[in-house]
Amino acid sequence: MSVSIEIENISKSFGKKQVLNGIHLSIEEGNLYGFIGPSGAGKTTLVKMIVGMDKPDSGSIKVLNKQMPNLEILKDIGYMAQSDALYTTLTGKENLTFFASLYKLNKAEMKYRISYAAGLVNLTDELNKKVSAYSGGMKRRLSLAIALIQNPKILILDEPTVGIDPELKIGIWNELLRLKNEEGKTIIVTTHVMEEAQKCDYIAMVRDGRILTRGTPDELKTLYHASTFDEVFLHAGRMET
Ligand SMILES: Nc1ncnc2c1ncn2[C@@H]1O[C@H](COP(=O)(O)OP(=O)(O)OP(=O)(O)O)[C@@H](O)[C@H]1O
Repeated sequence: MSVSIEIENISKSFGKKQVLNGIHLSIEEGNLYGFIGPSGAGKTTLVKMIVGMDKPDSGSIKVLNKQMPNLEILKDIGYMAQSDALYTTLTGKENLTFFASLYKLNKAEMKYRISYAAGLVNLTDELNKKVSAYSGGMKRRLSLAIALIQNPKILILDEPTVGIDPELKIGIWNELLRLKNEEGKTIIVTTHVMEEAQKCDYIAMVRDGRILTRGTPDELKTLYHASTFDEVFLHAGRMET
């Protein structure tokens, strides 16, 4: 299997605050990787750099063998940010159509992708409403649909299920697993939800801008003699300090 994302020794500071500190990580194609860690650990900063929205101070990031940031690769990455970047005066459908149009899909593909993405997040019946009338959860769902619109090879989802009801959360996770298993997508998810961590192939636990530990969910539990990821996190943190 080939490497989809290669992160080598990246560091980043904002002013005097060092937010990422020597991160190394290699993510193979077709894997689902979870970034877990407390608020402020650096997860969003890390994913923004993988997407190419920000640059590290040092180190390098390659996505599909191309040095980031790289505009060409953007069509291959579906990114769902933590805060929704939507056109609130437009309808849900108009938002989806706008983002689909950035990727030069033909008319039939565009129609199919909009209907697939809206169906996945259960927004089909709300597509003609203006986004300003959407609830917070509906806006999250629309953001997720937009991340999927161009059928990208890589999905990078920053807390995708926050504010989404439990039933739909299960549906979204089932679809993420299907996209990985059947379509070979590479997926990165940041999450605070430990049940979601268990569904990942690999987990990287992030704290203070560093990766405390990484491995498959079961490997980590065995290594740290833990029955939950909270315990893994605590034990890994104690062993570090
Ligand atoms: N543009 C910026 N300017 C200054 N500081 C920033 C900037 N972006 C992030 N930070 C700081 O970097 C640190 C890491 O933030 P980041 O959003 O990456 O954490 P996180 O792990 O994603 O947290 P959360 O789980 O709450 O989203 C925080 O202390 C944050 O205040």
